[in-house]
Amino acid sequence: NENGEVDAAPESNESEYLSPVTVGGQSLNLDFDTGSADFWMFSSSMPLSQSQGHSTFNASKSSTWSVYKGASWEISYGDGSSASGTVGFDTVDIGGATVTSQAVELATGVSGSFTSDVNNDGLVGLGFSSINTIQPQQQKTFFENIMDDLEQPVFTADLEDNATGSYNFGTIDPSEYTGDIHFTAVDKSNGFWEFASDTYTVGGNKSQCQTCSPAIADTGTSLVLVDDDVAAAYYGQVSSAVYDSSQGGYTYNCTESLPTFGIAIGSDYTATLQGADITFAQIDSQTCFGGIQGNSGGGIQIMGDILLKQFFAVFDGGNETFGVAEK
Ligand SMILES: Cc1cc(CN)n(C)n1
Repeated sequence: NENGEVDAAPESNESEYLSPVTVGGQSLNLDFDTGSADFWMFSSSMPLSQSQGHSTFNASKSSTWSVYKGASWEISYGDGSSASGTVGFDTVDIGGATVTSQAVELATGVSGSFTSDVNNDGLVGLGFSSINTIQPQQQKTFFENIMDDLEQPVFTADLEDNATGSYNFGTIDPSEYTGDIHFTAVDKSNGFWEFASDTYTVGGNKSQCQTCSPAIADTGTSLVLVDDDVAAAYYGQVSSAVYDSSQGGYTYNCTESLPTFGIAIGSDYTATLQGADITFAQIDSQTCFGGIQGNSGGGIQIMGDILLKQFFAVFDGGNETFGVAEK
């Protein structure tokens, strides 16, 4: 089998997790993103003004590289960042799991936030290829390419709080979690690991949703973005909380103890966050920015790293399910 395991190292501000990937013999640190389906890297054919400080992939130095003639890609993400470029195929090795002809996208241009995030050399999309942006023909993700060669058609994410976690392809390591894994069915029709989430709790009190947007498990998003009525209900229980449009979200006094927040993972399990695990950033001597924010009516609820790092997450491509376990 082709199983593989790599570290997932948190960026300084825990805004993302980076993992080492070898492409055509060249190693880069990439952000594994279950919320998109493009595998792209900073490349030597970018203006230096955009790639300064990054590791870049140099296709001319890879003996296994082949160009996908005439192909291109262009992607924009929920945070307003974007990238675009050209396409080829190469051997990709993630912790020993190897795909010999993975569609690899080379950036010729990226938006400012990618340039300034010097630790991030690109993304490994682990969503479904129906949202891959390569033209004229969409290409499969690394996981879709390797799934049938794995011991089990799964990958797991053990993201940690202020510590290095891991991604594992092909096995569910019992040492990485406790108790049961609570699975729910995934609807992949929008290209995401998407599932129903119709109830939530604040301070242990359960409420039925009003908007009830489906949720996605998104390792590439830092925050938990819930329907606006849910965010308002949560921060309504935080006495110093205000919606600060200059910060783009709810802020509160860092000394305030926050209530727990729970979100349904399908119909049988509520993933509960402790109040102490909900703050995303301190923005001045007294003010904190919440890790739970509204989705501005976006129509999906995004379960990002603030939640995922408190659990062991299983992405099952065989059963098309998503599961979480405590750890
Ligand atoms: C670069 C990037 C990836 C994601 C999540 N899919 N976001 C919000 N930004």
